[in-house]
Amino acid sequence: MMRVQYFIDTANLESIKKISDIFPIAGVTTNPTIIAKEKRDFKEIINDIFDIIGKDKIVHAQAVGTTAEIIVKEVQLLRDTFGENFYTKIPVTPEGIKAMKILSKDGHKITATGILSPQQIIMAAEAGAEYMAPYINRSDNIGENGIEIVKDAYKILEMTKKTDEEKLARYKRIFEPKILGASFKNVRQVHETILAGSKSVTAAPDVFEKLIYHPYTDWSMDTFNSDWKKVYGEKTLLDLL
Ligand SMILES: O=C[C@H](O)COP(=O)(O)O
Repeated sequence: MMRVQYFIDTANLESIKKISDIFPIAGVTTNPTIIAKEKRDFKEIINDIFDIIGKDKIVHAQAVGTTAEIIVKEVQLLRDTFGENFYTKIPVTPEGIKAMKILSKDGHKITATGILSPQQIIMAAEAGAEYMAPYINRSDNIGENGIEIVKDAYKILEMTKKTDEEKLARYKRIFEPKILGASFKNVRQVHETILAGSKSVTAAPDVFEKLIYHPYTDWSMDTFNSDWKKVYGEKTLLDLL
């Protein structure tokens, strides 16, 4: 059964510790800006993230080459360095799509990034990307509609589903292509993106922590706690059962 995968969009170790301790995360996503903010060795950052979240979780980081030739070499090196649960983000530029097409024939794990249109999602999926990351807020910011990108692309992905045999023949492995909603500034964008068909989302720590926030939840728990204390003091059920 498919579940919603929540990723944290940061390379800040304190934030990753805090959020992964509480929430059922699928992993961490980064981009070159996020990595550069840490001003530390790239390999150490990725290893530190895996140490915190566990090697069974996923980490995404971006290739920085601008030609297919360099991107292909970066991805091969990244897989050798970080193993099976590392996904390389590759931009949906012509050189990026070319690199995806070459790499997916060899079973590489790819996340297409920099997406601002439905066709970029479909093309990346055909080229063998497993995750496709549309930038919802960046789209909304220029008067377009990030959620519509997800809706349209999801519909086409559903229409063009491949059998396991076709996937094995084309990509050397079986996986479900997933829209990875990214670039969020508020909870509504995250929610609508999932509703539109995105089976995975990545949110920066500030938005991530707000996903379950509601003032009436806090108010309700405060009321329960104070009513309980009036009768039972500091006792918990551990003292009463
Ligand atoms: O890698 C993509 C990021 O999720 C973009 O997010 P941002 O628009 O908040 O920088």
